[in-house]
Amino acid sequence: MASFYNQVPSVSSVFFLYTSFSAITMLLRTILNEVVPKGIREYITVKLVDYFSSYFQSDFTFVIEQHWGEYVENQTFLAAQVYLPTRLAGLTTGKLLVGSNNLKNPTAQPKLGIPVDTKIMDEFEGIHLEWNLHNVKSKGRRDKQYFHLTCKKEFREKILADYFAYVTESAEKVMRHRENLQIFTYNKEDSDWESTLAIEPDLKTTLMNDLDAFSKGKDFFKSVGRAWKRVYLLYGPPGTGKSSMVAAIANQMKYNIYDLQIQSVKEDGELREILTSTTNRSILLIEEIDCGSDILLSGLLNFVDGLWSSCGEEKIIIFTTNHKEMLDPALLRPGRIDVHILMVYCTPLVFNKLVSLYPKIDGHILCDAIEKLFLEVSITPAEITQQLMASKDADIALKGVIEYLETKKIKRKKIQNWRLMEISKMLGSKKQKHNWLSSAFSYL
Ligand SMILES: Nc1ncnc2c1ncn2[C@@H]1O[C@H](COP(=O)(O)OP(=O)(O)OP(=O)(O)O)[C@@H](O)[C@H]1O
Repeated sequence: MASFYNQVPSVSSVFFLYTSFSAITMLLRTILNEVVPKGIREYITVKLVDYFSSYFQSDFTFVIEQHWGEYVENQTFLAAQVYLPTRLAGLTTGKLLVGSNNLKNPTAQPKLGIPVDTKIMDEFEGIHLEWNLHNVKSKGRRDKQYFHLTCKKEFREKILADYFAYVTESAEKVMRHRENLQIFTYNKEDSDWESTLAIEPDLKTTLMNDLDAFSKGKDFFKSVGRAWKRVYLLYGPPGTGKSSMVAAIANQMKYNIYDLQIQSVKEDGELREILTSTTNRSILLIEEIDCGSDILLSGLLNFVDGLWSSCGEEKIIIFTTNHKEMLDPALLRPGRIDVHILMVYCTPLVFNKLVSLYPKIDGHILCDAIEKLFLEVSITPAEITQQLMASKDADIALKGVIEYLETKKIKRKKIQNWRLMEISKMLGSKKQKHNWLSSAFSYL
């Protein structure tokens, strides 16, 4: 018993030990502060804190701030903003931001956004993930936002390597979809195409009858076992009114227009996805069809021929081109396009209609002179419209048209002369010309 008490240190020796330890610690801290630079000290501290906290924690959190550095937008943040509203099933708070900045088309699908402090659960290859959007108030400046993405620590590498790329790709897909397919709603106020479009009366009657028969043709299409669709090709030089014609058809039929930018569609699967999202009683407009890639064209044609019939009714497709001669023959194959419409340069009848639309007059003394000039110079309705809209005064506007046509005539004459000179230069001297002509004839 006595030996046990002998082994227990006395209070004074414990106190001595404590004060010595404290003194050594303080000495070491002072030496450390004096000898080791501040930057290195902070680095060591952060590493130690990181090490111990990660040792005890099982979760890992990625912080995705709105900006990368001071001003550069963080693309990962933007991708998450677009991607997360597509994960509606993972929304835990039952709230979503909805909005639109599309003044031209108020009935278009609104864009979706994630409200602040909303938790969204996601899953990637069996890994559970949790997203959270946070907001930091900033005095005098716009608030800063950042996402927290949390996963189990052991999946950190996998998320870094694959998940972020997946989020970015998914967001790009959504964005491409938004940009490739613009939707225009028909204008209820302006449903009369008389007030906007000038075309030859015969063409107008034929087209109106065709559209009328189509809209009443549900039973007919069913009885012959064909999809209730009509395909038009509008072709002709730029400015002859192809787009204006599409708008007029949409107004007449009360259909929405899906304007597909086929040049920016990257692959067949994406094209199908876009095409199947169009609604009934709509026009699918594909402008400059000669500029799309062959692969997409064949995807489009397959869709028009087959899938179209199983995904909706009463649809019109309109292709436009300035160069019909450059179209893929597959598109022109019989049975693919129902109606081919050539949009031509201004004719006297179209001109009279334009005059009644813009200066809003019924005939004018200058009209005869203008119509005669049409025999010598080709001019598009777009060019005429531009001149007519230059003044509200009919005299001034029509004189402007004459001047424009005269200038065009002179330019055309100059070009013709220049071409003739080039040809005669090519033919060379009289003797050479003789040789050239005789060899050409002997070849024939
Ligand atoms: N037939 C027309 N009737 C009334 N306005 C027309 C007509 N054709 C052209 N215009 C006027 O010219 C403008 C341009 O015409 P539009 O875009 O319809 O021609 P386009 O043939 O589609 O040209 P592009 O091939 O360059 O797309 C129209 O906004 C309209 O103001």
